[in-house]
Amino acid sequence: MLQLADMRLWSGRTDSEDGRAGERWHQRISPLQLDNPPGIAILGFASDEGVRRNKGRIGAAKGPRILRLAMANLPATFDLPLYDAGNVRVDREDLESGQALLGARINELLDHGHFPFVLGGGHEIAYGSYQGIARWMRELHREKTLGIINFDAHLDLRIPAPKGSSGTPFYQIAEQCQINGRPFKYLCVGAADNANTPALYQRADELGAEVIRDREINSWNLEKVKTQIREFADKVDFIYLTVCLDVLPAAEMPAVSAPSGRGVSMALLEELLDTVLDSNKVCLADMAEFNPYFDIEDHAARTAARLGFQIANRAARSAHMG
Ligand SMILES: N=CN[C@@H](CCC(=O)O)C(=O)O
Ligand SMILES: [Mn+2]
Ligand SMILES: [Mn+2]
Repeated sequence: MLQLADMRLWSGRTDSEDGRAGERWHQRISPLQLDNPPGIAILGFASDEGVRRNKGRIGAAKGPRILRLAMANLPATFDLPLYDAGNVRVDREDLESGQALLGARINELLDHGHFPFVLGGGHEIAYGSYQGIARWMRELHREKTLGIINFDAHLDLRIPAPKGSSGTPFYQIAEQCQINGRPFKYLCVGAADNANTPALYQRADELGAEVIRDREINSWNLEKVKTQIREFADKVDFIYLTVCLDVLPAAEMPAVSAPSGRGVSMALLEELLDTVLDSNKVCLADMAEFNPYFDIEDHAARTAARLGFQIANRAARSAHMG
């Protein structure tokens, strides 16, 4: 079901002596009305069902709430309006209806010129995000192509068995692309060899996916990785950016279902995210798998909030938002 924005989550420190330049997100954000001027629209996807079906550690349904609390105190550094578009909640294990509703809500946001920033929930969020983007492109950008860039330790190309989960979204998207005669353009950045079986790498190959492994991502090799990302971005018109927080090392991001033994550290991830966002082609970003039950004194929530800060700031500056 669709839940209205709970504006009580947006509270924090106020430095009124510093005027507008001292404001924070909780002072700027307002509940979204669709016909408001275009802005960044934060939308939650409260779902445990994908991770449950994928035999993981549940708790990501609380992600949207805790991430909002963590982002409330971020400095307001851009002028674009900031909105809370509420949550889509998955009820009674009916993930498919929840993903369809998420897609419909995202489609509305895109139609009205907003930049949706969607907070999971498990990575099953991606199949909902995609549905919203695909409908928007079908209706308004029929000739354009979409590229998906997924920062993730996992390929998430599992075959639904029998139903979709947090491990299947990009396979489900590939299936939809095939049904609709659209190209499947997918780049996974940060894949870990100890977290993906040969069957999954083979599927990535068969589907024409591009994969950059975590081991390739080092400070001395960053330019090469950035070039590969830019080359991928150059080939598409729009980019769907999705961040599975388990791409970070477990020490930086323990609050996920499947923490990473190696991961891509925050310092490098930030650089690569900027590379994607600087393309000015990102039409939606989401952040998946945050599970507050496994956080340690809110450290991971702060790390996720910092990523949210980066994504919102870059998106606000992009040409796409006029
Ligand atoms: N979203 C992805 N999840 C991983 C989970 C791995 C695990 O639980 O160990 C996957 O399916 O590969
Ligand atoms: Mn993952
Ligand atoms: Mn994932």
